[in-house]
Amino acid sequence: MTLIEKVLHLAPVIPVVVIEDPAHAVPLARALVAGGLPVIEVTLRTAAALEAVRAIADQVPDAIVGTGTVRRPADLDASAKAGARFAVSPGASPDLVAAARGHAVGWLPGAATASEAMTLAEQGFGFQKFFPAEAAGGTALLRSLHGPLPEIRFCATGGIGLGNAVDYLATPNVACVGGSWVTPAGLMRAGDWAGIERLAREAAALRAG
Ligand SMILES: O=C(O)C(=O)C[C@H](O)[C@H](O)COP(=O)(O)O
Repeated sequence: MTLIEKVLHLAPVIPVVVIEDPAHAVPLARALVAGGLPVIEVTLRTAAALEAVRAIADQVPDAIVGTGTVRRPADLDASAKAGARFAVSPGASPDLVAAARGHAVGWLPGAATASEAMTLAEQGFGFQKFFPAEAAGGTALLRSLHGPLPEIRFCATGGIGLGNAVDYLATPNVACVGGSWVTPAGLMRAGDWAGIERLAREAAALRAG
């Protein structure tokens, strides 16, 4: 089993987090792990992101931390250097595909169409992020892809929340879903880690439901 395959099956939900204050990283990761969501994607959208990844990798051993919004090969290198185990992209590009082969971090490329999914699978990336899930066609599109491309597995992300996550998780080619709903900006700013732990627990229980 590849690292990406393992990561995608550890929990039903991968929280996609935006960290503005590096001091938030460790308490946030502890809350997510305590709530049952050990896989955490820190988006490279803020100046604090890589420092946050480093802090989580060093101080929260039960978390499996990765980066998100990975757009260029240098992001993969920076992710590995910060201690990320995996890296997630909204799409894919020839440069990223070349750089990701044999890279220290596992790469989860994004796809939203049959052609994108087939091209990535041909290049050896059979686990993909289906993004932007709701805007691209949601579970109906995923079910349509499952017919001709049954071996490709997705982490669906984009527009998913507590209300529709179960529908995605019940779709045969969905390994897990990702989303920002578990770590809302308001709770992050307030440092409400207990509130985030509650949201994580609710999300972690989804597969059963
Ligand atoms: O940053 C990336 O790498 C992305 O591709 C986008 C994120 O995964 C989505 O922005 C999360 O989607 P929401 O849960 O709808 O907020």
